[in-house]
Amino acid sequence: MRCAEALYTRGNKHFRTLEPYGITIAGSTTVVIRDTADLAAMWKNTTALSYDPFVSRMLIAFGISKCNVEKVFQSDPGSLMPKERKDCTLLHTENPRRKCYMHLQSEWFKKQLLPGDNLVRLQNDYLIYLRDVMNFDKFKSHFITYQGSDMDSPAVTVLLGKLSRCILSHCALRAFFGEELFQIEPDFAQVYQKWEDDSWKVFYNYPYIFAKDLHDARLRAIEALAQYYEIPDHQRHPCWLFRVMDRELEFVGLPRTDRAGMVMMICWAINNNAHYICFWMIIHMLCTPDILNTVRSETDACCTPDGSCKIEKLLEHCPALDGVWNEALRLYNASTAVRKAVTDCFIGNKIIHSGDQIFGPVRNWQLEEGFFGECARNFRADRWTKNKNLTRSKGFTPFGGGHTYCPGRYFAQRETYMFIAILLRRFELQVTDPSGLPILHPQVPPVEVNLPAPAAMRPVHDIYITLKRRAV
Ligand code: HEM
Repeated sequence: MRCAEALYTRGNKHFRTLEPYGITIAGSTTVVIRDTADLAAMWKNTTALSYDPFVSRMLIAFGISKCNVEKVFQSDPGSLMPKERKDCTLLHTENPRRKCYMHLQSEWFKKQLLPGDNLVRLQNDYLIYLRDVMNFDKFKSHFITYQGSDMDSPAVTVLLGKLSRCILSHCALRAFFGEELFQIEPDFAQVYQKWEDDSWKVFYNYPYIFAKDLHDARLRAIEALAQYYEIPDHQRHPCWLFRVMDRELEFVGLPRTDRAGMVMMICWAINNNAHYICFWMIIHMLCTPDILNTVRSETDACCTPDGSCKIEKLLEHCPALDGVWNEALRLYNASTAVRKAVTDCFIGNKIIHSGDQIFGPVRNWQLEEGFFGECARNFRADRWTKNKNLTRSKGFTPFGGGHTYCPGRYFAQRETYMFIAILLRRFELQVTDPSGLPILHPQVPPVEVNLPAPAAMRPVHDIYITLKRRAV
């Protein structure tokens, strides 16, 4: 069962039409969707098909007690509070439809992450941290494997995946929380990453004895977050969302570690995917110099003499970069749209019974020639420049859809583009061995299909690259 990809491939071969099919394991049925029209129907039916049971399971995996999970799904939570508290909480003052905490939180995601002032603040903060950290003297020793000794032409050899992950999380976590989180737990990013490495176990509810590292890292990260929220308000600098979440969860009645667990779950969404997508984008460029050169000339034109870059220009004037981004999102994404039937309903002609789970694995359509043209399983960034309408294809759903459509997609694109622009501007990159010896015909590593991925997929192994300061 761990290799869902193999299961879907077998199912797809066995059932030759695009009708949904069911798999029954230990008495519970999972219906697998293959047709994008059925996917759209699933997203649309928000009354019979619910996302909440999946979220509840995740919350329990983050250590939130069952009774507190019930509290965050309690509708109209403001009505249970005394008047003096009611008047201070968004759960009452800005909740005309009397939603439960969790559903209101989804609206706050959008307020923080969709284009607007809150997103601009976040991306500008991210860029400040990025400009500072993209220097040899700021690179952390744990991802450097070799340091050249030539003072005139300094060089470092690093693991590409580790570099992308460390830089992105360094900047994103600081943009979302401010520096204060790292004063409490200087290794917060590494502790989180240790948890993330094993986070696929979360889907199977591994108990402590079988996933000690996972649970220990979770408890340590949550304790750091709980301590962070104990710093007086004016001395810490969370983004708008994280300030509101902690305050409103306190109104709902959640204790400090459960509030911190809820925030950690969002840290997962923030961090887990973009660094893998950066890895795939960069390694494909390094293995195809033509693409690298085209992208670099686009991104260089968006960089400024003071070592920064213009975000809006990157988003609007870099078609080759867009192609690499879209192609990586398409090929290296194993996200699954999930819902659970709370009443009987239909998808197409198929009856879905209350209690059934519905799974829509995006690789069922993102690798289809019918949507993406020939060689749909191969990386061809130019398919996006040749067909400008491809991003609107029904088969392209890397960020999900419906009411759970990823609100972080704008931030993800911005952080990736800024990272790649500054990396290419400041450094010459080459695939090498661990001691910096060039590899003449580097190959893109295979993608890991044997571990479940919440969205972006990891490579089977990392790649060494050597960075030299670029003369510009
Ligand atoms: C390349 C990077 C990313 C990919 C591929 C990705 C993909 C996804 C997918 C597939 C979903 C589930 C949608 C569904 O079930 O319908 C999702 C949800 C979500 N994502 Fe992302 N995501 C990325 C980056 C981010 C970032 C950077 C953030 C935050 C800054 C973020 C925040 C969220 C949140 C909060 C949700 C839950 C939405 C809800 O339940 O209302 N994501 N993402």
